[in-house]
Amino acid sequence: MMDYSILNAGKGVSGNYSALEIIRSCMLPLFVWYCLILLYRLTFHPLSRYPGRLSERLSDWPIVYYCIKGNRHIKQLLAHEKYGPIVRDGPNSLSFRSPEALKAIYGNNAHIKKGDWYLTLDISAGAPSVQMVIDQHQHALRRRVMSPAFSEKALRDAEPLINTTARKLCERLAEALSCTKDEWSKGFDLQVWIAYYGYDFISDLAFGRSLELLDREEHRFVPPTLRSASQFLYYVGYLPFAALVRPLMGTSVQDYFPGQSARDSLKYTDLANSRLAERIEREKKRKEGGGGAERKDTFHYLLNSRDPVTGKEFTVEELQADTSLLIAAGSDGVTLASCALLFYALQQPHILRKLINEIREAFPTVEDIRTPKLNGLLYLHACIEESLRMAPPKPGSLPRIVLPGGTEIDGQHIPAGTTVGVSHYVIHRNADVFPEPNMFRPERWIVGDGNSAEQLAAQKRAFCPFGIGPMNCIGRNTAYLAIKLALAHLFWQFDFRVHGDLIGGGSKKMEEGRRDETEYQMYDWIIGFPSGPIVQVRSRV
Ligand code: HEM
Repeated sequence: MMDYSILNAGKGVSGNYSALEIIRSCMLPLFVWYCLILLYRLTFHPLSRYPGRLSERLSDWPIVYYCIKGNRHIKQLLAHEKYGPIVRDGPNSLSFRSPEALKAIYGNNAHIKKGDWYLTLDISAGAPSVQMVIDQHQHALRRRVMSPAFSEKALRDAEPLINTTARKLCERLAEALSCTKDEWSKGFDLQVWIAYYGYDFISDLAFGRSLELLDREEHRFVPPTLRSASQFLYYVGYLPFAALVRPLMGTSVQDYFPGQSARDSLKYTDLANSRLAERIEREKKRKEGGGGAERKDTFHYLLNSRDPVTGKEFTVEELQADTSLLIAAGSDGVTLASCALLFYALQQPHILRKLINEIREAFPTVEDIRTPKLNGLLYLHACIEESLRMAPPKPGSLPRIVLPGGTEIDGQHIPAGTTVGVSHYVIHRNADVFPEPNMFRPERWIVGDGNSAEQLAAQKRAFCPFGIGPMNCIGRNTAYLAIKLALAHLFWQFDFRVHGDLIGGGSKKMEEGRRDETEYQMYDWIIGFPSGPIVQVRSRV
């Protein structure tokens, strides 16, 4: 029989009332208080005049749900289509979609700071990564120390390393599929293989040794692990009680968070930290005279970076956080951009043919594939821009908070403390800027053919796959180089065709916003994770 003694314990203290009755009598005022908050959010709240879904105007929970499901970008697009240019997508949050708003929120003089959501990213690393630094001044200092690792010189040093990995991608693919000349291979998921390339090239740069996904099957747990870690970190940061959860993250308590994704997040950080420790050890040995020649990877630059003003270097914890960030930030974006391009080009054979011809004509032999010629391929560049427009690797909004005094966005005074953002996926589908936004048309990035220089300039103002302003992507040039090298090698070596149905697009059975079979589907877990296309290749050499 149940023991009610605990529940009745309060009786002695409060005379005639049991603990259950006390709890009940507290619940009622709490309930009334909560109802008043909801009423306030709909009536006297400063954002009450902005339209949006009722559930989002009332509560922060819908966004958590979207982040778990990976459809936040879809929900944001549908909301803008229904409610117009400014949407209230949380009790205290507004979403915008104009180029002017993009500049006002993320540009150099924006009167904003990063949202608290960032405090949860890379939390297990022992120090904040550059992306987690919220204070604008502190962020600028950190970025200054980091910038030599992303200079033109560093990029030139990185090119041979990335090029080697891009060649290896083709070699391993040919081996795994037993590719022969003039015969089509069996079907395979291109996304899986390009992800191996993405992780290998970026870990090679960050740790001086690749994670060897192209070489060894036993390391191939990394992409799904990071995917699930990313999913976890995305929604945890938006929990209304995130501030209470944060101190527990990165500790063994995380093992008890529900779902595999919390454990995966820890597993990934451990792996990154152990690779980094190896790299530091090797660097130490090299300096003591026992190692080989100096290797000019990103880590080399990070380790030797000093702030030009203060002389500050990175601490080991900061290096851990930043290298961990590099792997996550660099690999999946490159994978997504490359796969989206293939997905769209395979649906329009004239685009595929033009791209392949450009690459094969530019590079008579495989050894010729390198910059500066690679950067001169206009059609390849236009296809990449269009792929980044249609499938921006960070599709949802990056949250920013308006600073004291408020700010002006899209002609509206937005009060201090409001969370504001522009979803890359939504602005890239703004038909006022990009006519026929759902069409993959690389030509829109080339002046001529009915496309004026003014139009191109207007598009560029709304184009933001790497973010804009002082907190944008520091690895942008590395990303373009890695995408170009991968595609140039793949198209130089192989012919491509779709295997069976075009996998990776929407379907009539999916939720609203995902029913277009010709649109490459992403799951927004900080980075958009896709699957497919399933293709066949034929070696031409
Ligand atoms: C197509 C590929 C990529 C895309 C679309 C992309 C996009 C972005 C975006 C939108 C941000 C800003 C995030 C925010 O404010 O929350 C960012 C930050 C960052 N990205 Fe990338 N990225 C890509 C590849 C890379 C690569 C290859 C690297 C490294 C080599 C890299 C390193 C970083 C770093 C370190 C940050 C943080 C910068 C800071 O906070 O100051 N990214 N990226």
